[in-house]
Formats: sequence, structure tokens, C-alpha cells
Amino acid sequence: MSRKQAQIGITGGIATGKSTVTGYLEERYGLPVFDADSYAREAVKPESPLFERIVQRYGESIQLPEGGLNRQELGEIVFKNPVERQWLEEQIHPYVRDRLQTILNQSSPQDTLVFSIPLLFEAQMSDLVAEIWVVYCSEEQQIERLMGRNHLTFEQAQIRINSQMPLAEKCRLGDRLLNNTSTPSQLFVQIDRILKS
Ligand SMILES: CC(C)(COP(=O)(O)OP(=O)(O)OC[C@H]1O[C@@H](n2cnc3c(N)ncnc32)[C@H](O)[C@@H]1O)[C@@H](O)C(=O)NCCC(=O)NCCS
Ligand SMILES: Nc1ncnc2c1ncn2[C@@H]1O[C@H](COP(=O)(O)OP(=O)(O)OP(=O)(O)O)[C@@H](O)[C@H]1O
Repeated sequence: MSRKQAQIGITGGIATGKSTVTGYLEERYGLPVFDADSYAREAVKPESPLFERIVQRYGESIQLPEGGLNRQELGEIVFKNPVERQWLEEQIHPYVRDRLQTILNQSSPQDTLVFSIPLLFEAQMSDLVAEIWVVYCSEEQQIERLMGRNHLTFEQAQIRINSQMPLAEKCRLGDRLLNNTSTPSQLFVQIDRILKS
């Protein structure tokens, strides 16, 4: 049984504000945050077996001149091609799950831990957390924030959004919804309210 009582799983669509939420939980409430994206990066570090498999599949050009993975190039491949995306996910998700499970095993049931898991529903990781918070905004805002932050074109931003489970469905599956269509401080007020209740 992997489920524990005090795990909060933060999810949502790409660029809807998960890091903004976890940053606040860390700074204002001192809660420990564990980020699935950072474990997904760890899984493909240059000395890992997976790095080799990726280079074998996509060729040397997927490597940066200084040795690391060209994530932009890999993103171009997998977000356009569901078969390749599935292949990559099958390589990375078991590693991410293992890392989160180890953290759970090492924690005490009284600890409140925050897991930020962008693909919590898609990768079937809901069993790792006791409560799921879904951060949402409008698709226009998602596109605008993605284009601004990741320097993507409108089309690239749309492709990334469409590669995920529709946000409305995530909202249906979540236990708590955080509306990030306004200012960050409006978002933080909702978090305060949840944690006081
Ligand atoms: C394709 C990769 C190399 C692109 O790297 P890049 O640095 O541009 O993006 P980054 O890793 O910071 O991810 C940003 C966001 O993209 C979204 N995203 C990432 N992978 C996926 C995916 N397979 N499907 C849908 N959305 C995804 C998430 O919302 C994530 O927060 C990278 O995203 C990756 O390795 N993805 C597969 C691993 C994965 O599923 N990660 C999510 C952890 S649960
Ligand atoms: N309420 C807001 N108003 C304006 N900009 C915002 C707001 N919330 C977040 N942003 C900005 O939108 C971008 C995405 O936010 P954030 O990084 O928190 O999203 P995320 O869900 O963690 O993204 P990803 O899925 O890519 O990891 C950032 O540049 C952030 O500064």
C-alpha cells in the first residue's frame, strides 16, 4: 500500500501555475516539495543508461556539444509524435514513480509532503498521494504563459497543451481546484483557505 495520509499532489496543465503554488507552499508554509519534473531530468542525465538508449534511438544530434541531452530537440520530436512520446514516458515514468515511492517510504505518516506531478493522472500516479490539487487557468493564459516563459511559438504551445489530458477532465478528477486565472496573490488566498480548513 503506497498511499499515505498527508501527501498533497499538485497537478494541472502545462504552465497553469504548479510551480507558483509549490513555491508558495515551500516559502509560506515551509512544506517540503518534491518535483516529478526534476526526477524526470535526473533519469536522463548523461551517465544514466537511459541517456544511452535515447542517443541510440535518436542519434548523436540529440546530444548537446557539451554532452548533455538536447531537451529542446527531444521535445520537438516527442510532442509531435505520440508513439515517441509514449516510448519516452515508458522509459522515464517508472524511475519517477520509484523516486517518489522511496521518499514516501522514508517519510513518517505525520509528515505533510507536497508532490508536484504534472502528469499525475496521465501517468497513473494518483495512488501516491492522499489529496489532489489541480491548478487551472484558461487555455489562452496557458498559451500566453508558455510562449512567454519557454519561448515557444503559438503552434508549439498548442501542441504541448494538446499532448496532455484535457484540463477540464483533470479538474473533474481533482479533490481541490485552484483558480489561477487572476493574480498570484488571488491564488495564494485560495491556498491559505484550504490549509486553514
Ligand atoms: C520532452 C522533454 C525532454 C522536454 O523537456 P523540456 O525541458 O522542454 O520540458 P520540461 O521537462 O521542463 O517539462 C515541462 C512541462 O512539459 C509537460 N510535459 C513533459 N513531458 C510531457 C509528456 N510526456 N506529455 C505531456 N506533457 C509533458 C509537463 O507539463 C512539464 O511540466 C521532457 O519534458 C521529458 O523528458 N518528458 C518526458 C518525461 C515526463 O513525462 N515528464 C513529466 C514528469 S511526470
Ligand atoms: N497568476 C499569474 N499571472 C501571470 N503569470 C503567471 C501567474 N501564475 C503563473 N504565472 C507565470 O506563468 C508561467 C507558468 O507558471 P508556473 O511555472 O508556475 O507553471 P507550471 O504549471 O509549474 O509550469 P510547467 O507545467 O511548465 O512546469 C510562469 O512564467 C509564471 O511566472
